[in-house]
Amino acid sequence: MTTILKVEHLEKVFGGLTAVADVSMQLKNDELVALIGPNGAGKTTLFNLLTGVIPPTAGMIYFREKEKLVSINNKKTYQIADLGFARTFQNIRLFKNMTVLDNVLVAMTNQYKEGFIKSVLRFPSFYRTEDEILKKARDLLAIFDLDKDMYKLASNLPYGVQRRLEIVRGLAMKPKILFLDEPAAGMNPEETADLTRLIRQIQQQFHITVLLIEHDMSLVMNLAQRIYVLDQGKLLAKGTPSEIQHDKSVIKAYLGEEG
Ligand SMILES: Nc1ncnc2c1ncn2[C@@H]1O[C@H](COP(=O)(O)OP(=O)(O)OP(=O)(O)O)[C@@H](O)[C@H]1O
Repeated sequence: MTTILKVEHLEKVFGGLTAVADVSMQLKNDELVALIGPNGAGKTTLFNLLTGVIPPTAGMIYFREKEKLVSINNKKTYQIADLGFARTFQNIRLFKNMTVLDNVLVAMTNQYKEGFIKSVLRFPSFYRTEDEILKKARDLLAIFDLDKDMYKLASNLPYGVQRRLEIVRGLAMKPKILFLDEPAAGMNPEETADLTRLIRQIQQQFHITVLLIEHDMSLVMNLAQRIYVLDQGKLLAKGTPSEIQHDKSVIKAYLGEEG
């Protein structure tokens, strides 16, 4: 499998605090990988580094563009998004006063910049594109069982449904790599099981690489093909779910005692 994202000796220092220390990792095409670790381990900071929200103090981040891995260290978030990165956030960041459908349409407009200009100039072909956009948005919403809520305001959806909408919005950007920051946070076991099934389905259907931060271990162990474990900013372990479940250093970091 081809490497899509490569991280070498990544470090982030905030003032005197090292939030991410010497982290190296690689993600392959179509992989579903989890990033776990105790509170404050540096997971969200690592996501912010990988998606260009904050610059690293040291280290390199490479992303595959055609045949080559190229550095994305100095790219801006919108340039990184254009390369095929999409993410969700720990705190939901929907446009709460827009409808479900409009939230998805806004995320899709990036791919249709030309369409937007044509819409201003009213070229006939715009209308074809507009239909096409609407159909794609509806199809995506249907996968997540959200088509019936299409015209509701995002703010009127239950919490678990808002989280699903966030993922749809990420997918609407047609990403090559999708970062999910605690997708199951605040969900009940039934919603979590549904979400697990959905994430697996979209990853296979859309052929994207998924990196997810999650505290819900049943989701992680059921879903991830590989797991990276962070502790105090450092990579503590990496491996398959069963390797990680039996790793003494991981058990110790989580339970605070020898396993
Ligand atoms: N902007 C910032 N300025 C200063 N310190 C920060 C900043 N962002 C994060 N930190 C610190 O970096 C460390 C790692 O935080 P981070 O949020 O990345 O951990 P996390 O693994 O995502 O935790 P959680 O599971 O609780 O979300 C923490 O000690 C945190 O206080």
